[in-house]
Amino acid sequence: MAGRQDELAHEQSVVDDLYARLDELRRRARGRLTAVRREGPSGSPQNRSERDAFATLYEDRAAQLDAVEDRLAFGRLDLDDAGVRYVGRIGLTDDEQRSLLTDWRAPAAEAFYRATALRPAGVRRRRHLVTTGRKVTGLEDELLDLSGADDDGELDASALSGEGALLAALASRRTGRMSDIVATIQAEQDRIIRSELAGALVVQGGPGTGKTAVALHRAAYLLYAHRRTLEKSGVLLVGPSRSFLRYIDQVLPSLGETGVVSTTLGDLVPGISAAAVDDGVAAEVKGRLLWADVVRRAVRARERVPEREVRFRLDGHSLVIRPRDVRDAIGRARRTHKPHNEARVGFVRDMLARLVEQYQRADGGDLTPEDRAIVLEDLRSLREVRVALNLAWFPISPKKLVDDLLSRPHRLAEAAPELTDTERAAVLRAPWAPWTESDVPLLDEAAELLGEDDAVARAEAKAEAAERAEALAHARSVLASGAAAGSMIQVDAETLAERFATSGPRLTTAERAAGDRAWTYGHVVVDEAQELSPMAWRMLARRVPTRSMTIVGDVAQTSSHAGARSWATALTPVLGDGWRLEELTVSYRTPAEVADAAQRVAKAAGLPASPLTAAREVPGAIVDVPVGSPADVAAAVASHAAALAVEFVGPDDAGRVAVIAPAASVAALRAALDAALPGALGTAEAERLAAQRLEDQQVTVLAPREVKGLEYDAVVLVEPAGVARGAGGWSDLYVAMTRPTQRLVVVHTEPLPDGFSG
Ligand SMILES: Nc1ncnc2c1ncn2[C@@H]1O[C@H](COP(=O)(O)OP(=O)(O)OP(=O)(O)O)[C@@H](O)[C@H]1O
Repeated sequence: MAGRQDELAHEQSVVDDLYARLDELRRRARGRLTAVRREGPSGSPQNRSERDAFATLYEDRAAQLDAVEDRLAFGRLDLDDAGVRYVGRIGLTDDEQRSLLTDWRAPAAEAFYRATALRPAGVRRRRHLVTTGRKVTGLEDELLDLSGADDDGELDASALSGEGALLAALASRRTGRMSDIVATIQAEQDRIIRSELAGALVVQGGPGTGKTAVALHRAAYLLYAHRRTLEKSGVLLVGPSRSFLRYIDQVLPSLGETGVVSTTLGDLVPGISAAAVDDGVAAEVKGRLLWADVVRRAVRARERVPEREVRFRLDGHSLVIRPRDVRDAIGRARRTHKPHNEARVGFVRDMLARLVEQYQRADGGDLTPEDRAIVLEDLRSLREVRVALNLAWFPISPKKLVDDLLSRPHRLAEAAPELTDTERAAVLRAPWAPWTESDVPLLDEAAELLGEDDAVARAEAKAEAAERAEALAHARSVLASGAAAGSMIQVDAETLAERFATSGPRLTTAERAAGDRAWTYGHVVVDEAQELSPMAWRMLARRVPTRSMTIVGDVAQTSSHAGARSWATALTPVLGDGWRLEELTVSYRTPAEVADAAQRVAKAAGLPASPLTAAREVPGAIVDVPVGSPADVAAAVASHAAALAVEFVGPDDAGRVAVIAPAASVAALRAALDAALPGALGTAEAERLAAQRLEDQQVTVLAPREVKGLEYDAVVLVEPAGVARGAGGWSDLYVAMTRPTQRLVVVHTEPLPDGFSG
């Protein structure tokens, strides 16, 4: 016992030293930041821009050091050569550059996650440090010598590493926010996290196998291991919904990484925010790859040879826009292979040149260059010419093009002849209806083919000119005041203005990337990737020309009609055979009883479910509540959910309970539960819960589609057969069943689906 106390005391002193070092580094980063800020906004533009750069650097460093407070150090490796290595959230060295703490992502930390008794990788003992705040509260040792062998001398290669720490993490109350798993990453997960950057890595795994956790830790790992490449190009993370992004948004900062752009598909294209979803048929039809052709044809339809000549007069001369000339000019403009709006500039120039020639012939002689310019301008501003050229080559924005395509039956029929009447009817919508998620890949396709709308470009050019004029005025005043003395004295106002204009606010890579539709990232991470349509894959692939991607999902959980049931079918059209598949098979979330029931239901329904073994048993994890009549369901749900709230929900914001029910009954169940909570929890606690924002609710009622990717301590699942009949079918039931970490209470009037009860 004393030995253990001594060990604890020793580790405490090591951990104390590490925190002391962290505090010291924080003090230094703050000190530098204050010093830079104290210098204020004066000085040459060069100095100012340098100072901004340093301020950003120190701010980032201070934020990073603040973020790693919790469980700064969590592991220790005792090596065969008697060396000792501590593993933690970041790397720390002393002033002589001696290593105090090894970053979990460094090669030297790999053995902490991978070493086994079979392959000890030079490690004698692996120790997990359990800490609460800055206090070491427990130690867990694994000896990686043959003591891991059982009576037959066999080694259990599938054993969990740091089992105590892992099980404690899995059983802890949920907070509505995902936390990092850096202290307890398992070997099968670590291999995926550290897999090479190149190519597309697909991680298939059943519910709760840590796909999201692995994807996020992989992003942090790649940013560490390939910082030079990825810092400039950025990493994009695509999640299924805004609430999901909120659920995971603390993980990367806690790993010291803040530079990842995270977005939903609906928000991926700057200037468009699509939260609405299409019904199943419309989503499926809009997701087909043939829209690449459809959108191309819709763009082509805006380049048209007129049927008749257009005659008009200028300065008494009769001039004519001939279909033949238009056809020629269209052909030439197309051969430039520029996007529609950009190629239009060449088309217009070509047509005007032809008209000037006509004018010249009619005028009976050569025009001076000045006269030519005047005639050109007159032609350009003539209404008949403008209308005729616009009809022949219409400048159009992506939004207008797609809106016209989806709201005008004749345009859709013309551009999408391969769709049936029923399919076209399914995607037709009212003009300027809100954008849906499945519209976004069409808009992106259109933006790609249209290029800049020159009206937009003009507005931007105007704004730029104004900015430049302002910068010039400022530069003149700087020169006049003599502030640009010394090294700047040779500089004229123009050059100085250029520097002011370009040194503006220093945007991070992530900020620049997020605002630029055409940005190409160094790596893209996609979660719940099984939901993506072929068009959505096309849109994402465009953003990562190297095809370096991490794609995580479960083809048994697909609820979108446009989504994938097989990775090969979904990915081959965009990635060819340039992707590799890894599988995760241990469910860390659900108790064994729940995982087994979900597996049986999925198999009976014919879903392509991956094998799933649960990491832990929780006795009595499934509670069956059959109810006699539908009229009694709401009362049964309310009383069970209220009892679970009493058991699991704490006033400290820990503990989450969800009722998951067919979409149509959500509102009524919410009302029943609201009425039951004060009786169960007391008025004050019920009021505290009622005041919580929707996304922070500790006790919540949701439809299956809203819980994808999320988890709760306890779930009341209402009418499983009804959930399976809903829009997302059996996949939705599979998802709903696998949300709880502790208890699944099933309230039903209909018989339970096949496989449910073994
Ligand atoms: N190695 C680990 N250590 C501690 N917790 C873990 C570990 N791996 C996974 N978990 C936990 O298991 C739970 C499920 O993980 P995650 O949400 O990443 O699974 P998933 O495969 O994405 O699930 P779903 O298919 O439902 O989206 C989370 O609470 C996660 O923190």
